[in-house]
Amino acid sequence: MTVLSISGLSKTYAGGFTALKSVDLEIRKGEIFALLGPNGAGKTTLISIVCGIVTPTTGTVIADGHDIRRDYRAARMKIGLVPQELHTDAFETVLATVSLSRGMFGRAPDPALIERILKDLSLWEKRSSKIMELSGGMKRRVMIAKALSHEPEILFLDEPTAGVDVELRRDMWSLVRGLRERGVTIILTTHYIEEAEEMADRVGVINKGALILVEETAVLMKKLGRKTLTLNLAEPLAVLPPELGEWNLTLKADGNEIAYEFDANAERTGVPSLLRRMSDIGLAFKDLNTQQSSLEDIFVGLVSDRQEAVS
Ligand SMILES: Nc1ncnc2c1ncn2[C@@H]1O[C@H](COP(=O)(O)OP(=O)(O)OP(=O)(O)O)[C@@H](O)[C@H]1O
Repeated sequence: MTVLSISGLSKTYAGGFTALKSVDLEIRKGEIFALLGPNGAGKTTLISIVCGIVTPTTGTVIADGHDIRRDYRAARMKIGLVPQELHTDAFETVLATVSLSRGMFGRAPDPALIERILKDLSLWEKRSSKIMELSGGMKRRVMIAKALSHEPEILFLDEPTAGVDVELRRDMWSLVRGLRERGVTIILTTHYIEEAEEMADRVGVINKGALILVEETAVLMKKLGRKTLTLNLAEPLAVLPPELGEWNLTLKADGNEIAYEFDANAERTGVPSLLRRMSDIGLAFKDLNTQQSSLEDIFVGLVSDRQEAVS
């Protein structure tokens, strides 16, 4: 079942810049959807339109049966937004901030619900602290608590883990999963393919205002499974030994590193055999690491695949 339906959505800002280009997207009830894209791709613009902060130039958005423009209040009530930055009164307490947020959506007070939300977010002990006395991570938790206070059906998280520590990132992920179990639909934006892979049921890739692909995460990861293995050699090489010819390696860092690009999802990656052959010919290394393709590489890959498909 579709819970959020976006069609033909475009935005040209007053200065003439087009940040969104005719985006169509259907979000299924109860899924975690990751919107993946580099800086300036249009992720925040898309979220801001759905949340009624920015007016679209063309297109419609239906949230749980309500048109966000014609039926704004009803639509907005269904949506929770965790923005990138906290906009709230620094002198107010945590409890008051979150309770007030619920009231702003016209919902009756529900102290038991607010208590549960604050406890789930490990904020209950801090309920009487002023916002300005909190750490950055706790302020982020307050933003989530605010967004959950009016019991939204659809929750937007705009880069929830940008700049947060490992512990908060883990907490955030388990919180998101818990919300999904309660039937909340979650749409998060991220720059990180790893985050999308870990969290999302489906991924949408947005670039330069256009939604270039929407795919089940597992299917996308299969397509994007290229990794690079880098080996730091014990002694620099002038040229690659002919015995390693079959791996199509590159010599980097003045001969101090060997790089090998491979498909991480392939049955045979070629990595164990490469390491064995290196050992056989007495080529020693000090260290090694593997790297996932960067988002930039992925975009280049996707765009060229699409061009190939067209031609
Ligand atoms: N109010 C505005 N007026 C003019 N241009 C804007 C406005 N807001 C955003 N833009 C431009 O629209 C483009 C998309 O911005 P947006 O914030 O939606 O990107 P984003 O994908 O969320 O990026 P980030 O990952 O950096 O948050 C950018 O080039 C931005 O400069």
